[in-house]
Amino acid sequence: MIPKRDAFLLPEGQAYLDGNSLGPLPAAAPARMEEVMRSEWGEMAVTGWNRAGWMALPETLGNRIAPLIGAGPGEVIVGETLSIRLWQALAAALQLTDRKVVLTDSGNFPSDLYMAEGLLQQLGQGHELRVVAPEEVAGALTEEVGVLMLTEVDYRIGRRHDMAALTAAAHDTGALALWDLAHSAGAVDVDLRGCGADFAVGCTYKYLNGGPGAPAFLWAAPRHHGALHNALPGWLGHAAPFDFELEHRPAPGIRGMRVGTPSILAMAALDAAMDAWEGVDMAEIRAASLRLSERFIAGVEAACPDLTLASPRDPGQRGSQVSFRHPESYAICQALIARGVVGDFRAPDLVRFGITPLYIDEAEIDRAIAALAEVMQGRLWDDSAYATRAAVT
Ligand SMILES: Cc1ncc(COP(=O)(O)O)c(C=O)c1O
Ligand SMILES: Nc1c(O)cccc1C(=O)C[C@H](N)C(=O)O
Repeated sequence: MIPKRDAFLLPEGQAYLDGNSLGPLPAAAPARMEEVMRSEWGEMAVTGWNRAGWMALPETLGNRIAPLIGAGPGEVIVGETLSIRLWQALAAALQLTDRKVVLTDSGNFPSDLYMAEGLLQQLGQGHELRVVAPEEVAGALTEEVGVLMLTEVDYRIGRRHDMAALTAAAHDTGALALWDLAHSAGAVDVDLRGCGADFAVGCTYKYLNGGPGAPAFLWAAPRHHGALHNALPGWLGHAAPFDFELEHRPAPGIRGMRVGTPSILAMAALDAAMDAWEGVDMAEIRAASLRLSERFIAGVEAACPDLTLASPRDPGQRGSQVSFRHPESYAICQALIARGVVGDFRAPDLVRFGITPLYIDEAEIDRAIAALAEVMQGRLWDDSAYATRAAVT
């Protein structure tokens, strides 16, 4: 096991297999938050912007995330939400092409489609968002496509696109490649530079464990830094925000993609979360994730013939989650939670499990298999207490 389990305060008595939705609490976070609140906000108040280095946090945190996604220093900026970052990255990419088609797939997270559609409408220049089946992406890369916009790992079934091959195929037809790494950062061995990608965005509340609503990140390939277009040019993306000029003059490089005031308390929690990633090799995480996932799939399939594997069977085509299908998935998920095994449900019929080797090992995997076997073999989902859907699933 990767010896980082002690870096987390895991929910008592649970096998937590939902880090693909919300990572657990890093052990260092409460004290860090307390310190930032009392010693920085409390003692320094407004002078904290200078004395505590608050204003630089979007860059310093970006530099901490960079090695986990194959990016270099000065290439990643943290802040805002993922939906906002996607809007910015897509707008920046569209500024670099005259083509009007944005190609994406139907496995993408809906917010990405909504944001892209909203941006294209706003531009009012006859753009089109073209949505194809995930298997059809490569074949749909025609010369009309200006930007290929994909989420690398599908949030429902964990299907993983081949980022290197699709980026190369996009470039071959003259398109740019924008990747959403929400289910990749901290989950799989992403190599943005090696793939030659153009833009990437991601969230930090899943595998990076930054906390609920933790800020997002945006990466742009250094070759685009000279001409980065910020469609949301707030004052902190200005070259000299405290000159309060009336015209926006972008800050150089990735700093020019900043928008507004960074959320310092959220960033303090994320900074504590990033401590747990110190010295971690993503290749090791990936190897452990595949080992645990294979064990889980084999165990569940042997014990629960009524569950159908929804994730790709080929480990190379899977991210770091495993999903199964069953018409009663919601109730199954609730019955599991009642037994201390936390996964989640995605409509209409999926039960999902995040495999996060930073803090889970074989013991949790085996416990989850045993709990699923108990629920499935005993038809425990039939208990009406498990049937009512909560607002947030
Ligand atoms: C792939 C993907 N993109 C975008 C989002 C939306 O992110 P946010 O709510 O942080 O804007 C999510 C998750 O919520 C996601 O999984
Ligand atoms: N972002 C979320 C939220 O604010 C509440 C509940 C769940 C989420 C999620 O992260 C959903 C997630 N993107 C998914 O993979 O389904």
